[in-house]
Amino acid sequence: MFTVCFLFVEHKVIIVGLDNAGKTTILYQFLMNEVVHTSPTIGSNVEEIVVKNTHFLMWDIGGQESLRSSWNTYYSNTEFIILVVDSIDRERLAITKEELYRMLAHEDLRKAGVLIFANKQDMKGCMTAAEISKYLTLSSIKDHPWHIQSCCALTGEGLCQGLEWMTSRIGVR
Ligand SMILES: Nc1nc2c(ncn2[C@@H]2O[C@H](COP(=O)(O)OP(=O)(O)OP(=O)(O)O)[C@@H](O)[C@H]2O)c(=O)[nH]1
Ligand SMILES: [Mg+2]
Repeated sequence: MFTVCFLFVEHKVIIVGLDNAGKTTILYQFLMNEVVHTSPTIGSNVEEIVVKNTHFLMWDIGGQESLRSSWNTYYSNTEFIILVVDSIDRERLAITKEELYRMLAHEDLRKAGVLIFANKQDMKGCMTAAEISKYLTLSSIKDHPWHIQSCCALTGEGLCQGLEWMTSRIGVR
């Protein structure tokens, strides 16, 4: 008799964005295909998500203002940043933009790909992914691969497409 060891690489992902954007809701949709009841995250949640034999270790980090200064303690070895945007929250998109460019300038995230989820697409009057992309000037980002995906964490719509983009980027450098 012998034991077979299955070795796999785990890809580190951080899920960031302002408070109330839907980060924790997205993490548990990935894990369980369900909407869980959430309360504001203090600190982080971490779960392993497996997509077609690709293992992601996903860190969902609290987005309240007082917590944002500690996001950088999660950055080392990150392969993907998932930035979750509340598409109805027009007033705070400028803050998201600041946080995005601060992350992109960080040494520890120099090799990270960025997936932007334009979440809460079920809300009437929300911004489209195209509007968010324009406001965040995503087309100016040349030093990181990026992709924007509209989604609704409550129904799960769009989430798989986002994960597919991430898996398609693995091994591409
Ligand atoms: N209408 C709608 N509500 C959503 C959607 N996604 C999340 N929510 C709601 O938004 C609220 C905040 O969701 P969370 O997942 O807790 O937000 P978070 O980004 O983790 O917030 P912090 O932990 O404070 O950083 C909850 O009431 C969710 O049910 C969505 O796609 N549509
Ligand atoms: Mg949360």
